[in-house]
Amino acid sequence: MDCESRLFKPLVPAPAGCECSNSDCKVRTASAWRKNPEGGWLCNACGIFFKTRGFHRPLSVIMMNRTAKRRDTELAKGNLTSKVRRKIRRKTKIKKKTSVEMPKSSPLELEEPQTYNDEPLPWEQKEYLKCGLYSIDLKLNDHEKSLKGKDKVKTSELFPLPIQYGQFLITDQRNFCLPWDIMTAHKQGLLQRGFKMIKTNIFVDRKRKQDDEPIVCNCKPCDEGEIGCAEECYNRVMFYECSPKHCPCGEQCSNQRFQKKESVKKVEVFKTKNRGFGLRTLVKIKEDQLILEYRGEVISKCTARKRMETKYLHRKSVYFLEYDKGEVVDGAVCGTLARFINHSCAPNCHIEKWRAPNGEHFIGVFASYDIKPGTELTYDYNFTTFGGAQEQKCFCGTPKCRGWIGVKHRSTSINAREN
Ligand SMILES: C[S@@+](CC[C@H](N)C(=O)[O-])C[C@H]1O[C@@H](n2cnc3c(N)ncnc32)[C@H](O)[C@@H]1O
Repeated sequence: MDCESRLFKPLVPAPAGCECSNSDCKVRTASAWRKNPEGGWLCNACGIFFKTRGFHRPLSVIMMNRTAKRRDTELAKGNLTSKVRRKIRRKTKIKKKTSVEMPKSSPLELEEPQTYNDEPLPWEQKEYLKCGLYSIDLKLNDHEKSLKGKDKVKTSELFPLPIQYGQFLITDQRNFCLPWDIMTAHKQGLLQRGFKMIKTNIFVDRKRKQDDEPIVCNCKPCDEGEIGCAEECYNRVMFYECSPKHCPCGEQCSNQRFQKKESVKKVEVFKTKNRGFGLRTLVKIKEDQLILEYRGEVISKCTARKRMETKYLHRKSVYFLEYDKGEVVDGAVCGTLARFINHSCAPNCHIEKWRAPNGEHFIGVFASYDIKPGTELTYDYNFTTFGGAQEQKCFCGTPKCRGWIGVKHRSTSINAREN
């Protein structure tokens, strides 16, 4: 039976031409006719009502049903405007809330008088979930908990977990394990409070220089496969990096190591016995190879002194490196892994300062000779560290150890450099 034929089910007259024996209804046609216990005829609606409740369908319910039926018919025919539809919906909502009147006197004598109230009938009652979809706990009320034997609520009646793996995840117990990337960063000492890796220097007290007049080398454009700007490049000899825009060797220029970030990638931070963290190489490094750029905040010596007297006052480690006249790079808060390189009186690395095409500088850690994998990288701080730091005892452990690192030997080393 399709939907429409169900809605407009043909009405049939009452048997023997009588009417519905419910005095409030008295319809003469209905979709079906039912017998009451006394042998009279009830229309389909009154018959069902009487059978389920034990008393006759009261007038209020009859009127409500008729209005609803008329509305359904009109809706099905599409005769109602949306405004009227809304009005009907609002009215029926209000009506539904009102309780059904009890008949003052039942025409039938019932064996057990029944009371009728607003309580929904068993088939009208809603069933609620007893546990959440993701929960394995069955939530029972006191009555359900007290049930025993056959009546006991079965946990197998619960909804299955949304994903099969869910049960395993909830019940399985494993040791806690940090994700690989966090663990690596932790091992490298990068999770230290307040340290951040940066790709270029940060200029705190002034603006970064922009496009200073480029210094172009005298190299000639080379053939394909050849290396441009090698040993004899004027810029290379002067510790100037070539400008990618202006170098005659173009793409083949080999004098742009800082700009092309040609540093050693496989280095590792490790904990030393008595010098805090240190840095070691995991691969072989060739003599004169750029290992890492030393980056950080470029600050004036005045700012550096202030920081030493305030926020670094109780810090054991100092991360200052001379940048230019009157300026230092501070690698304490941000920088590269180069800030973990310790001092040695017999180092395997040294610091070189190269001029960038925009007029700024690149400070780099270079290999002084071939370095084997697994070796700790070190350079001599006295050559370039800023003198605001306090003298510290040296634990480099080499036969050439001078005993101290920091300001004490700074003047002598600068003199040595100038000579
Ligand atoms: C640029 S940091 C080097 C990394 C530092 N070890 C760390 O744990 O972060 C410089 C500091 O390391 C320590 N240090 C470096 N070389 C040292 C050495 N040879 N002897 C003693 N302490 C050293 C000093 O405390 C120094 O101020």
